[in-house]
Amino acid sequence: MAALVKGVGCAMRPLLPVVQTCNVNARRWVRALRRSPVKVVFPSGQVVEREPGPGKQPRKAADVASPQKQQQKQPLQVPSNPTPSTWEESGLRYDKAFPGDKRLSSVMTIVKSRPFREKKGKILLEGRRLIADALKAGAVPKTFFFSRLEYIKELPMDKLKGVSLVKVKFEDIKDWSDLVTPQGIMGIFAKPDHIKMTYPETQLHHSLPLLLICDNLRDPGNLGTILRSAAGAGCSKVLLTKGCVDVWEPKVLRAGMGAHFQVPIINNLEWEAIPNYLPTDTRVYVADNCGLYARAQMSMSNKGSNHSWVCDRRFLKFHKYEEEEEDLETGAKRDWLPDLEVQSYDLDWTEAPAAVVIGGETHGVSLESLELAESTGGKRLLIPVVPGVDSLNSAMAASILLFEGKRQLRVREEHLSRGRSYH
Ligand SMILES: C[S@@+](CC[C@H](N)C(=O)[O-])C[C@H]1O[C@@H](n2cnc3c(N)ncnc32)[C@H](O)[C@@H]1O
Repeated sequence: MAALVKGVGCAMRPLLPVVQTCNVNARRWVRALRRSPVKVVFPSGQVVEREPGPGKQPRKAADVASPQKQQQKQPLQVPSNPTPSTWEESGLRYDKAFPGDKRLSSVMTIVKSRPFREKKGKILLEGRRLIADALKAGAVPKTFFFSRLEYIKELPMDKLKGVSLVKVKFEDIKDWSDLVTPQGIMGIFAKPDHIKMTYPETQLHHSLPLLLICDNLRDPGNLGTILRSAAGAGCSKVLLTKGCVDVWEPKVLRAGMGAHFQVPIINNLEWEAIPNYLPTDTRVYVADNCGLYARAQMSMSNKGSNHSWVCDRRFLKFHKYEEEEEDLETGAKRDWLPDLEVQSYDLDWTEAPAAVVIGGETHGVSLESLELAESTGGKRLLIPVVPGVDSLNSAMAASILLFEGKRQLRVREEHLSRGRSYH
């Protein structure tokens, strides 16, 4: 049935704006019109006829739009056959961006969004050093945008085969850059897979039985700083729980200063999957400021010189849930909060492979981390601070603990080698 409609609702100028701005009834009208063969008479007297379609129809507004509008909607004029330039010695070809070329801006817009990175499996790396490190580790480049050919010439030639090379103006790179001093080169890479990566020999040589688990870390600067410390301390692996900021986010990359290609990082893990990534016999230790209510107890057995620490359960953040939960039969309060011993960070905790959990900036450590620590025989690690000082920044706490772990392992190694030389 053909419908003849005269000036529906908001004057029915182009169909799409009507859908966006009219009231619900008018929108229903428009949807109905889209489903039936329709002839629309506009107040101007113009008549538009079209065939019915399945639900949403491609917009017919161009039929009625002014010639100026039509011109604005024209797709970007890309030269039909841009002549690629050749870098003589290598035979590699590259394109020069033409005026109005949107290749850089369109790639940048999408590559800077986490959903895109996850969907397309592509990431953006910026700067000569980071790109060189990534290539060395086996990351796969797809496109390079560069402002000077020399920057491309610095890269290993064998890694450039099949990579699309686009020379752009330095100003364009600067506009999209995340660096304080843009370096004139950006690369789109396939999202690296830690299993296929080759980490530097020196890093592997100094790798320790020490892992880091980041629990819901949201701040990109903190995560990058933590990764840099983890690489510096010689961590063998970094695990990130779901809920952490994306490890390939440009700000994390910037703060990480290359750590992404020095230490294996496994992203986006559910807590149940974490044990699969830990070496056997790993003990999980949770870095915990104990809600600021850790109390030192003097140990009489050691002439009062030794402190041991206890968390006052009343002040632990999960305690309120514990209070609420009663056993239906006995009416007694359920004691389900893992009763983890607290240990000062400078006492030995590296006798077995150790994994340290660092909590997020806002909520601190999760219940799951405490449960994993309890099941593996781990403890809470406390860095005592002066009363009245709030918790430490997560990146600071992580660095202190990782380098303390490294110190403990070195001291143990020295003891062992001294013991071996006596025999
Ligand atoms: C900024 S704090 C979290 C603050 C959060 N509002 C809380 O009270 O748990 C971030 C993380 O750093 C670590 N951290 C901070 N201060 C610490 C301390 N004094 N001892 C051990 N770990 C600490 C913990 O893992 C903590 O979850």
